[in-house]
Amino acid sequence: MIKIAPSILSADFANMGRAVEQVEEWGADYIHCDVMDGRFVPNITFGPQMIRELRKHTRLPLDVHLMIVEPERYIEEFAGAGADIITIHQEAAVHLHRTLMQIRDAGCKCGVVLNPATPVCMIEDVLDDVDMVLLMSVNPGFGGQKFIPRTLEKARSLRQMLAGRPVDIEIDGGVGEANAKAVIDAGVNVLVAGSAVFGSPDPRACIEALRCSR
Ligand SMILES: O=C(CO)[C@@H](O)[C@H](O)COP(=O)(O)O
Ligand SMILES: [Fe+2]
Repeated sequence: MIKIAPSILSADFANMGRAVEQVEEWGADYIHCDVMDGRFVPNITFGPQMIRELRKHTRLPLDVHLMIVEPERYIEEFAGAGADIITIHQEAAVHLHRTLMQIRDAGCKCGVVLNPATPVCMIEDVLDDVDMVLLMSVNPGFGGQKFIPRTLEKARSLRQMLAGRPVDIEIDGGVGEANAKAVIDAGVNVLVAGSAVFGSPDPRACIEALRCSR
């Protein structure tokens, strides 16, 4: 099953409640929420309060991508605010396994994220302990960047490393109708798309096209 997770980084920040209602109406599977702290990445977005408010506007799973330093300090707050999936960067988590378990203990699905320059071998020892691996196909911090093709090889290697484990591979950055087939063929099953969906004249058709790109 291919899942589509529109990133609200490309939505109207002054109308976020309406934005997530629309994403649900358009037939998406998850709402991808990009949390940035101005330290791990050179941009600042929003925190747990936004997740709490969005929770009131949608029943779709909230897929919370934490681009923050010391993510262990905020896990319970995001879980309590209504996050369903919390992903943390390998590069930001000093005690990666502990923080993944902290996410599960807080009642959420857990995932680990890799920057474009981080090889998949860095997470070999936590593959039994995650629900999802998120491969960044751009350097994190901003929407609307160009897809880094090397990510496709990373996805193929990761799918092999997973050896049948029921772990989702999500990809994030520069994904659109032009590369969705290649991404899915490489073993990815959750596609994040921000500018492609929100910039489309027909977001519903865009989501369906992404899902059926196989
Ligand atoms: O995490 C990030 C950026 O750091 C993403 O989730 C972007 O929001 C994706 O945007 P597009 O590349 O699809 O426009
Ligand atoms: Fe993201």
